[in-house]
Parts: sequence; structure tokens; C-alpha cells
Amino acid sequence: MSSPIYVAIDTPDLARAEELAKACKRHAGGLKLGLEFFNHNGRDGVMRVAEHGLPIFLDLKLHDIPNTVAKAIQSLNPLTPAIMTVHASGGRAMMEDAKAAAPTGTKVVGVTVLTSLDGDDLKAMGMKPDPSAAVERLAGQAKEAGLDGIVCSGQEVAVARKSWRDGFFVVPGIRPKSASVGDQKRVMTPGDALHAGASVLVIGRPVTGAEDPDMALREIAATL
Ligand SMILES: O=c1ccn([C@@H]2O[C@H](COP(=O)(O)O)[C@@H](O)[C@H]2O)c(=O)[nH]1
Repeated sequence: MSSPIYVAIDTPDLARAEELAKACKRHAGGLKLGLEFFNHNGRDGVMRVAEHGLPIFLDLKLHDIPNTVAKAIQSLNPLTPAIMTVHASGGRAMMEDAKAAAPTGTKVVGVTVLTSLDGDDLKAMGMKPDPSAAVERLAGQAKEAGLDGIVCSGQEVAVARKSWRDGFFVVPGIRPKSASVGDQKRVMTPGDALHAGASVLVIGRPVTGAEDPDMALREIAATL
């Protein structure tokens, strides 16, 4: 069975991204490329990394009016990422149009509450200080809009999966026990997140910052 781990290759440097793709390709289930990479390297850069053979998660977290998001997705053609993201807070119509615009076979998932935010951050934004309630609400909207799943932290995935049994749950904010948390606030260990119901674990710095990323991946895999 292929690994549930997608390695977040957060760099604008194409050569470094390819080096990481090569290093991770034996023990990762996929590679995640985000805005930092895409803004610098565009579709051609994504194709270069995809040539290393792993499924690509294109994490652009689109958030705009429905027409603009749909056109942005169509403009990715000919890319056919395995997974891509929009913000669930963009609303139901935006999510419906995003799914309709995506290539067949690409899973479109809605980012609920960023894992770098906690209850105090939500309160400061004028929201209820309860990430779990916000995730549940946004997950419901994503499901109704026809998305394939959501992005949430490991702390909410069990509750979200209860009302979306066949949903696809992407979980970042993953930290092996000894790893530094950095800017993440809602974190969980890889084993606990998988046990709670994650479909995919997104792991960046604990792998890419290691001297030997392949060894770091294997050590994490051994805890699953
Ligand atoms: O809520 C979210 C959504 C996306 N991410 C992305 O996942 C990785 C996490 O990287 P680490 O180095 O393991 O912290 C990163 O690319 C984020 O953009 C997230 O962390 N939280």
C-alpha cells in the first residue's frame, strides 16, 4: 500500500524541489507544492517535479469569487494534480464552481481553519473561539458543494469524519514527538492523526529540514 504521507516541498528553488523529490520518492505517497513554488516556477515547474513519478498535491488555496476561482483552475490546464485546494470559507457557490472546473480525477478539497490558528486567533477575527465547530460547519458546506473532502488539523478529523464517512481528509500540522512546532498551533503526531481518520498526512519541515529526508520519512513511517 502506498504511503499516506505527502511531503510539502516548500521552496521557490526548482533545483532544490527536484532534489527533495528524488530523495523522497521511495517512501512518500506524494508531493505537495504550494504558492511559494508555483509563483516562482509556474506550470512548467510543477510538470518538472511531477516527472519524478509521485502524485502531486497543488496547494494554491484559491479564495475569490466563483467565476475567478473557476477560471484560475481552468488556467492550470494541462496540469492534472491528484489533489488541489480552495478555501471552504469562499462559500458554497465558489466550491461548486471550483469542483466543476477541475480536471476529472483531481480531488478538490476545502481548507477549513488553517492549522496555524487557534481559538484566540479566531476570537481576534470576530469568530467563535472554537476551531472544531468552525471545521464542522465548513466541512458540511464543502460536502454539500460536492467537494471531495477538506483540510483540517488532526484535532478535528475524527469529528469531521463522523458526518462524512467517505470524505477525503487532508491533515497538515503533523509533528513527530520530538519535532519543533514552529508556526503551527493545532498539531498532532502522524500516528494519532492517521488513527483519528486522516486520509493523507502533509509533512513539510520535519522531513525537508532533516539532513537525510528519506531517513526522516522512514522513521515517521515506522510510527504509523
Ligand atoms: O491548514 C493548513 C493548510 C495547509 N498547510 C500547509 O501544509 C504544509 C505544512 O508544512 P510543515 O512544514 O509540516 O508545517 C505547508 O506547506 C502549509 O502551507 C498547513 O500547514 N496548514
